[in-house]
Amino acid sequence: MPYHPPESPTAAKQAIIAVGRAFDARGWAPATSGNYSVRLADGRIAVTVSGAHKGRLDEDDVMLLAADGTALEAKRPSAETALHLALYAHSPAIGAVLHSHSSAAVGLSRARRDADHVTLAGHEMLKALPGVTTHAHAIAIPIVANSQDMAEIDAALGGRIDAAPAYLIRDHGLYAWGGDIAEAERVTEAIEWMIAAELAELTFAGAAR
Ligand SMILES: CSC[C@@H](O)[C@@H](O)C(=O)COP(=O)(O)O
Ligand SMILES: [Zn+2]
Repeated sequence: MPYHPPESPTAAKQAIIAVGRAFDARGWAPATSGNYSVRLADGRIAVTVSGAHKGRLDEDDVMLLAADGTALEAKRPSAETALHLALYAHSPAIGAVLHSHSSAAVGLSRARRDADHVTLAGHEMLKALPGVTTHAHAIAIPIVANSQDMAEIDAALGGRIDAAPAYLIRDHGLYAWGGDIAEAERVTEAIEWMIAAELAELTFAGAAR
């Protein structure tokens, strides 16, 4: 994974604001859903505050945390900050974490109600993922049950975050990451696209029955 930390807190906040606009334009941040973070070179983390509309963020809507999650600004961080921190703690190579709320991700997780993962195989789009060089490849995206308790979600993942650069929370949305925010955005775009394609295939197969 490329690790290009932002040069300053301001650069991190601006990059997050731009991602929020892009995700909102794609329908991946309806209402106040989604949250985004970036790790700075000194280990601090810039994360969206809780409850802001992610398509209309300004710098006040992104705050700094210490590496251990302690708030460095008098604001309320995302309610899902613990999921971001767990990913950063898991790997020093992770530099950005993005959480999208597409209807396709939620729809596929509900259609696969009893599965603990969804396999993405054979898609040309897999080559957008770090280290993948051919469509003849498969990744298993973990699916975990939703909870308002972030520790429960993390426990359900059970360390399965090396299986793919993303996981699904059923009925909720997608978490994806990368070495920097550009890579995390590319991973999100690629996986959201493959999820939409899988859902279209399921829908078509169902209609054809
Ligand atoms: C419709 S709000 C969705 C939230 O409950 C949550 O899942 C979310 O993604 C945003 O929470 P936030 O605390 O703003 O980071
Ligand atoms: Zn969410």
